[in-house]
Amino acid sequence: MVSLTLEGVGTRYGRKQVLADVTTPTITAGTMTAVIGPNAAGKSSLFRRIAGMASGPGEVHIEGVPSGEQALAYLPQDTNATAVLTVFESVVLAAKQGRSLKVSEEELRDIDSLLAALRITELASRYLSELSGGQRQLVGIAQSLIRRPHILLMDEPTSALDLHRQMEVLGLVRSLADERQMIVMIALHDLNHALGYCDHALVIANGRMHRFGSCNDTIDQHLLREVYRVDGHVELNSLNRPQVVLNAPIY
Ligand SMILES: Nc1ncnc2c1ncn2[C@@H]1O[C@H](COP(=O)(O)OP(=O)(O)OP(=O)(O)O)[C@@H](O)[C@H]1O
Repeated sequence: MVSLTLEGVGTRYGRKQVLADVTTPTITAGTMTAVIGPNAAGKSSLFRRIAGMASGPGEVHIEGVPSGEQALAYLPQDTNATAVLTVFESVVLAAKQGRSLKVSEEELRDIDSLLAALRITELASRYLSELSGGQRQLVGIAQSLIRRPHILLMDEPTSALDLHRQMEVLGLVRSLADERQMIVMIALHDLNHALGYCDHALVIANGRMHRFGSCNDTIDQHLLREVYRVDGHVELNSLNRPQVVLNAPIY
């Protein structure tokens, strides 16, 4: 089983340290962890550090990945697609990732079914440069999922999507996490998405880890007040699911 453990992890840009002291229990296969916290707290910096794209103190322990398989994929917040490629070509390239460019029938079928699951089949032959922001975000999600990583880092993957698409994509990622036993770490601003789809919450505030725990234990009125500076609470809605209700910002 694949696992991910962070031990005193921080991120540095040049000599400037923007994140410190992120320590988690062992995060196990098939779980989704919401990485939450205010703007500029350090969520993307944590992802960049885990993905090996930034340096910093501490240790990122990844265990149990069979050799030859993709350990990790990182879907950044801004996927500025400027390459002269169609949607389908860009997903093929993501799937191959520098390996032989021979594409098997099975790989083509995988790509077709992923595009269908994301409901972007009709975009397959369109150029990336012709897509809307939300459509580009869906293609980025396809590119990260087609690699079948054991650990997927998704930085605000639904920020450009409409409500229907947000639910559809988060539901798909949740079911793939379960089916493929993939570890998903997902930065989210909508705490109801964290409560609805994730197991754990890793709270980052002011460049440090504030808390790690189950979403239900972690997302409460104290978090809203102390970390987000908003007055609000969590209640069970008419569907018997926990839901954040916001009242007003605190100054
Ligand atoms: N390349 C960089 N060089 C220097 N500082 C950076 C760099 N990237 C980010 N920072 C700084 O690091 C801090 C954390 O930024 P980060 O992008 O990790 O925050 P975030 O929690 O993802 O924010 P948001 O919710 O707004 O996306 C910020 O103060 C930011 O200005």
